[in-house]
Amino acid sequence: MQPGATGATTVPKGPLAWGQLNVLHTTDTHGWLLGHLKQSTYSADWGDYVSFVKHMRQMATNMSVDLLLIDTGDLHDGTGLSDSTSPDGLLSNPVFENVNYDLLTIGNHELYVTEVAYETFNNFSKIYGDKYLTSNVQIINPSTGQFEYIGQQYRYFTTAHGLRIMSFGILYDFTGNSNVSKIIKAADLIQEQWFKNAVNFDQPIDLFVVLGHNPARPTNDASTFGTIFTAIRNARPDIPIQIFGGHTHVRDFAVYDDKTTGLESGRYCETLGWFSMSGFNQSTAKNPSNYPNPTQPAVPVASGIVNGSYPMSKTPSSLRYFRRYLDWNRLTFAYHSTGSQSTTFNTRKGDFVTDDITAIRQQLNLSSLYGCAPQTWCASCAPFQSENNIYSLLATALSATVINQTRADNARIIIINTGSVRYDLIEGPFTYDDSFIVSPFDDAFQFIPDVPYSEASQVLEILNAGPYEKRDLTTRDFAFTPLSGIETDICINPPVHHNHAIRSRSALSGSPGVIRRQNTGLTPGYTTIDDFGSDGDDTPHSSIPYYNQPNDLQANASFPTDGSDPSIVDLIFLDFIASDVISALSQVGGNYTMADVSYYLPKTFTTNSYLPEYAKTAPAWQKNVPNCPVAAANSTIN
Ligand SMILES: O=c1ccn([C@@H]2O[C@H](COP(=O)(O)O)[C@@H](O)[C@H]2O)c(=O)[nH]1
Repeated sequence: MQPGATGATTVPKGPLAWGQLNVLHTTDTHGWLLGHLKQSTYSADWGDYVSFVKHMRQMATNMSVDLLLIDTGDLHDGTGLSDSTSPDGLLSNPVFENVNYDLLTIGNHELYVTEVAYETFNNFSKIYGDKYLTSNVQIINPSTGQFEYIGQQYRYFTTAHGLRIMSFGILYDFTGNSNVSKIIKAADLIQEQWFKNAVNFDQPIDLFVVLGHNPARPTNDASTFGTIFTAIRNARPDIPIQIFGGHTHVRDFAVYDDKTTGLESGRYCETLGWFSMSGFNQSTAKNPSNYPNPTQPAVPVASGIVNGSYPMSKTPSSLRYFRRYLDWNRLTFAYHSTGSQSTTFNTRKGDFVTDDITAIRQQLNLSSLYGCAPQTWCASCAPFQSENNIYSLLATALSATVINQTRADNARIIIINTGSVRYDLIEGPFTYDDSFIVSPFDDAFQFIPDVPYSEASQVLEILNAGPYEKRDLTTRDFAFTPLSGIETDICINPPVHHNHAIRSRSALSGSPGVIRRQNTGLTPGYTTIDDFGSDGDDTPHSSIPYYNQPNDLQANASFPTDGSDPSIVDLIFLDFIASDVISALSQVGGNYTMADVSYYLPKTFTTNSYLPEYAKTAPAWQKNVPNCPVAAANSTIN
């Protein structure tokens, strides 16, 4: 755990079931290798995970069963550890690489920026070699000018205990990549001869493992797992297929047929997925004694998810499954391995990784303080632009800081995509690191000058009504109707309770949408419902309110003081959404092209800049700096 973090106090509900095949699954870590310094539930760091992995591997060996480690991508865009370097991941990827994964695959966040894509190709993919699977992702090799796979197309291997596995790594049909890479659509991939050959491999296959930065639930609009599953199932009617997904940042487990399930293990080092299965005939692996075994069959008809639209395996299944979503903290890790967090838990390598993260954080000056946030603002636990919703704060901050002094008196509209905001802002020290945690991207502010207000004022509504950009955390984007009919909780737990925080929260309690403890004795956190029911969360929690947020947020500034409308405005927007804004304008008669667009502020002023700028000047953020709680307040950025 990193200095300043606080350990969790709620123990898991019971032991994990081990099977013949067991998997630890991470996804969408987005740079959170330091753990969540302000949230005890997720306070383990990557060093703690390294120690945990060592113990779990030893337990698997002792039981003569297989344990695989799988990651499904998106290593950047979430914290200062990954995003304050150039390129992203320069120092955080080597930290990640301390875990010897068996299978990994690429995420869309490895492909937005050319330099990051090449860092992944030149370094990360080489570290993991034949375990890094990018079955449908290629990049131009600068030395040949030709496209080649970033990793391997497939991996066929035999586990320590005799399971013969054919594996693929498949990114969803992502289109926002920079022009050096190419994503082969799933529908095209399944027609490629190499893929057909691999599916019909001439060696025995006990299990297909299909991992992907790709929603595990096949009914999600973005998921291409249904296409891949159908292709494999049609060719191999009886071989089990196991899917590991990501991208939508949810805990989820979907049943495809009686020999196929898909696990998705959340995001941001909040969740560690555990999966086990038994019932393979061929494997020499035992069913572990002294541990509960997986007992649940995959029953697709009952789930209502597949609805007969996918092929089914032909013979009855003897397979049994188990899944759990573990909270990312040392108490959880120790509970499931050594039984104690005392000296037996930390391994030498784990300690080394923890110290390495601390050193990198110091080197990058991540705990430098901008201001003291007077309250917590959350991204989805409160209605849009309500008192405790982060977009209320951001609208104020945008108006106050996005100012080109030569045009300061011109009325302006500033539009950002809410997807540029990645996490809640927690009361207390607001550091350089926190600025990346809230908004890590290098997207900068462009504008079109002197747009008639009659046109500019309609852009927000058009953007929010249309399918322009995907926000990252709405059930609409997941195209997923929770089985209960109630939206599953995908919010975070409240921050660590320092005395200061407790005082402030009790003052807020009773306000609508504010995170507050329910009278259940449970701490707030994930309450997941998936195809196996509601027993997947390893530590039971009370749920946190969840509110959908629109695609985009608008702030206004320098409008006429008499309340009248301006006749023209500077229309300012992030370069990430420039083409969307232009096409929205065209719908209301605004005839603009990219030639009309220029940078409103220097390109170095990004989504990552405006909140720090605000924090450094807002009186409410500066007045408490001397007494701002938590040890992080050790220096000040000017
Ligand atoms: O430069 C960027 C890149 C991405 N975004 C936002 O992030 C989501 C994608 O994030 P996932 O974790 O893959 O869901 C994208 O839709 C944008 O909303 C951005 O703002 N700027």
